[in-house]
Amino acid sequence: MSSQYPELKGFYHLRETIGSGGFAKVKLAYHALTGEKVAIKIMDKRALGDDLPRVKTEIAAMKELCHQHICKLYQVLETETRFYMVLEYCPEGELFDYIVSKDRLDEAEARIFFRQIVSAVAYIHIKGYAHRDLKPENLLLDEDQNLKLIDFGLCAKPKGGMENHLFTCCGSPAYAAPELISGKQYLGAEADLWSMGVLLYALLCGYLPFDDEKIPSLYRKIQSGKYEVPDWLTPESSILIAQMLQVDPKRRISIQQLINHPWLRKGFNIPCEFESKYKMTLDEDCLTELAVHYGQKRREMETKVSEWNYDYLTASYFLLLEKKMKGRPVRLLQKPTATD
Ligand SMILES: O=C(Nc1ccc2c(c1)CCNCC2)c1ccc(-c2cn[nH]c2)cc1OCc1ccccc1
Repeated sequence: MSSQYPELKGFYHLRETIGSGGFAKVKLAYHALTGEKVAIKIMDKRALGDDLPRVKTEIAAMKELCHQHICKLYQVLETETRFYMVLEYCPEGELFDYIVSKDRLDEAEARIFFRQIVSAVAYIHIKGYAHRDLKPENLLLDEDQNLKLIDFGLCAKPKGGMENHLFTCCGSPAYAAPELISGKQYLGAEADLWSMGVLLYALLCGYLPFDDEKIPSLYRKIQSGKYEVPDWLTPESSILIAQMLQVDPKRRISIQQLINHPWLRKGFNIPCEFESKYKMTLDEDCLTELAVHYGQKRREMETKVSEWNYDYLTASYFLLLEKKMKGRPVRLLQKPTATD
């Protein structure tokens, strides 16, 4: 099998394919040095065609985004025919399938998920990004049922910050803001807030607020801003959804107001914390373990890791840190593992 992917041999032990979409195949793998599970997204450059810039956008964005509710990029490998992205393992699949399996979520469970979504979106907005394709299919669940935001292929980092307007109409129609589909100039952050309103509605109702198989009538429904409010929605939930599904982006709730919103604080009494749990300083134990393994001085290892080349060393550092955060021993496997 690994003869098909020679660049991975000795570094990752490939296992089954866990998903294959349009231009990407996702395979389960083990990182050889730590034994940690990862997902490897394999893209054929020829098949990508004019989607190639999308992959470059995604890689550039994910290198800058390091957050507990954003799927972590560990390593990027590029050959003349392929891109490989080594990504955080999310074995519980898509939030979309989870909602479908439960029909719809009760307010308490929806609140837990929505706080994680707000945390991730607030973080990327502060970093100057707009996701622009927020939907349940782009939210994966890890082994602890925590949400991980994926697919930054359509994200924007407007020059000179988030105040600058965007033009490209993109993302999934049912989640797209009125100003985005009207071809007008729009602010990415404001369009993301609308999509989050559609997302919250989908969590609590199990179906979409605006839906139609014909795009033009779907667009008319979105631009009308009128949607059905089922009787199981509490007044508080309906109020929050209404504040997000404001057709006029200037009247729409902002991410700052959302973080402190009473609906989100209910039962938590603390605002959504959106800071990344990842420290900016390097972890001593991980650096020492790597230095010993590679027979380098700790200072040299610290300098090397700090280059963040998103090579095998970057992956090994992050996955060692992952082990530490999960309370597993901060140890690298010395000899090739039995799973070879
Ligand atoms: O780890 C990922 N997926 C994943 C891993 C293990 C398992 C499953 C799923 C569910 C199917 N049963 C086997 C267990 C996984 C991680 C990151 C990304 C990813 C990050 N940016 N882009 C893609 C995609 C991933 O998957 C795609 C997928 C496959 C089947 C359904 C749902 C999702």
